[in-house]
Amino acid sequence: MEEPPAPKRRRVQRSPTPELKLDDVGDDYQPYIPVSQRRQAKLAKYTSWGTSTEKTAAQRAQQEQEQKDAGEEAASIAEQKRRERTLLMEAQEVHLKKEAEDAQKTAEEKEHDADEVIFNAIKSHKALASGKELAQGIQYTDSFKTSWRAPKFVRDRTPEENERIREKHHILVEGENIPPPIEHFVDMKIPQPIIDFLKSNRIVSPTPIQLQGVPAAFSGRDLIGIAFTGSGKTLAFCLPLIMLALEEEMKLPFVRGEGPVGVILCPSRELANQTYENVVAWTGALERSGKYPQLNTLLCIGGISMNEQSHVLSKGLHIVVATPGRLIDMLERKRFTFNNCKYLCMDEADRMIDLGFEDDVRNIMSFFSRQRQTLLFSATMPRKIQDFAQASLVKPVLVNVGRAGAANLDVLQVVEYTKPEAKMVFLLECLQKTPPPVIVFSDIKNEVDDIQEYLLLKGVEAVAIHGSKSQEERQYAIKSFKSGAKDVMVASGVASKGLDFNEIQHVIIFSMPKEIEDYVHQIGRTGRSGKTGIATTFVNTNTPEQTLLDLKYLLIEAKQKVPPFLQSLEDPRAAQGRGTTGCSVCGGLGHSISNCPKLEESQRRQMASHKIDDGGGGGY
Ligand SMILES: Nc1ncnc2c1ncn2[C@@H]1O[C@H](COP(=O)(O)OP(=O)(O)OP(=O)(O)O)[C@@H](O)[C@H]1O
Repeated sequence: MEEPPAPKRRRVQRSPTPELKLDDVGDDYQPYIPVSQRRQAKLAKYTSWGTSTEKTAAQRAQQEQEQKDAGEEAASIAEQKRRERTLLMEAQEVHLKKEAEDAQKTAEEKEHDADEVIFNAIKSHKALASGKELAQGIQYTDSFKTSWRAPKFVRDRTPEENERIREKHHILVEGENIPPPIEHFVDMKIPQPIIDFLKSNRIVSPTPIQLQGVPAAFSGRDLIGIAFTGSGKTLAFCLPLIMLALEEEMKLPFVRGEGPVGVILCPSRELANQTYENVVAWTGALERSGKYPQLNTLLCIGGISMNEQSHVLSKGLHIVVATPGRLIDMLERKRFTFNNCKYLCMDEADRMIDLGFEDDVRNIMSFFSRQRQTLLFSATMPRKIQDFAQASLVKPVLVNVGRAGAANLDVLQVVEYTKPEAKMVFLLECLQKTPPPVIVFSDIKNEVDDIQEYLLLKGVEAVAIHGSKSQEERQYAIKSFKSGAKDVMVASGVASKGLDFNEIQHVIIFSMPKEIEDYVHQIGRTGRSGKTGIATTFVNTNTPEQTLLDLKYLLIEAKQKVPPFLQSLEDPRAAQGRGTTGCSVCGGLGHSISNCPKLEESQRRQMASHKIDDGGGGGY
């Protein structure tokens, strides 16, 4: 017969306090007897023997003792209660006081408090240095040394004269011993073949960012360069590297396995490719002159086979233009090293060191074995990033042309209220405003495809580019648009930063991006290199009010027409009598840091991934 199953035992929740085990008790253990019981026992003992007088005296003494004990006990309870009350009350009082103070605070002060919290969080970011430098506390105190010197007549200028030149070109500078501005390429001691080549491309005199940025970079200074879209930043950071590479090569020619001298980091493959083409054109001009040696440049981006460039790697390498992901990969696989690399430039630097991308940059820095000259360039560089970057560089020079994040004044900005269902038809109408080429932007990939399809149906020669397209498709789109074979390029943000297309007449923003910086970059594809252009932007009730406010202030700042629906948009900060200074995280003028859309987005991105997407996503 089967035995009946043992009754199920219910699990007993054990008390977290350890039980006293018998083994723990020593031989001299005496059970605890409460004081009152002991006193009763004593009294019984006294009263069981002795005379009646003695008994009475003992009883009286006992009563007195009891009264005394009771009094003491009451006093002790009262004291304890008082202490408890005091602590509780103190806590309550502090809380109430804070509440009262908070109630008295103006909205501006509250906002300031919120800013403070965010700033402290940002400040806790590690400096922009390699892990080794951070771990060993290595800090460079002197700027990088170069042999370049400004011509004597420039060195002889007084600080006031230099300041007058800067004022004339609306250049603002910050930093110690700022090198003088130079208004002519020849006076910068640039090799003649490059000057001739620039001239053949209608680049005759330096733009403001170039006339101050190039001498600062030639002097070896770490640099933060901020200037509006299309103002020639690329030349400002490529020329110093070309000069450095040229000097090194002329001193002692590079052989296989040596180099690079410097690296230019870009946030998207397309931008890296464009910068690479510029560098190759400028170094090619040197070589073709027959007076200067060949300089080798490597394009190091995702989506292409590096074997195609094995011929570059088989020689000495001078310059690398890269996106972070592929660069890290190549360095990790030791295809080349940064042992002699002295120059690191980040284009669209605010994006590169923005929250979430910092780790990649720091990783890249860890491959440098010595001090480097670091340069950061962008059209948008919010104060937050500027401060962070400045703290990480060595005696940096900050060159600012116009407000960071301001729109290019050569762009006529038109904002149209367009219902979602009317956008496609209105787009066709807008395309009639100017002759091609035109770029149409939308941050929504499906929408990019839909617009292209619609335009093709209507007989418009359109190509499309976004992060989900293959590298070949992206390259084809850029190439055919650049060559003029296609009239319209429909693009997501991937084409908005840094890409320089010839003579874009018109940019149409089909869907207004949430972050105003993206808008500034998108409209900046036109109105480049001193030419004028038009940007038409569609907004409607789907556009967040905060974005509309940012847009409104940007239009006012650029002295553009503000349409009535934007005019009537009220700023809650202005209604409260508060200032409308820009957000230090994104530079938007229509909101403060505590409700910055970029901060939300950055935090979301940071949580989602720590790796820059150098794969299909196109960089950002
Ligand atoms: N000194 C100059 N004079 C005239 N044109 C110039 C000069 N320097 C550069 N350019 C031209 O201006 C255009 C824009 O230059 P570039 O792409 O470097 O702008 P950018 O400031 O980097 O813009 P973005 O912020 O959009 O990246 C290019 O076609 C370039 O050839």
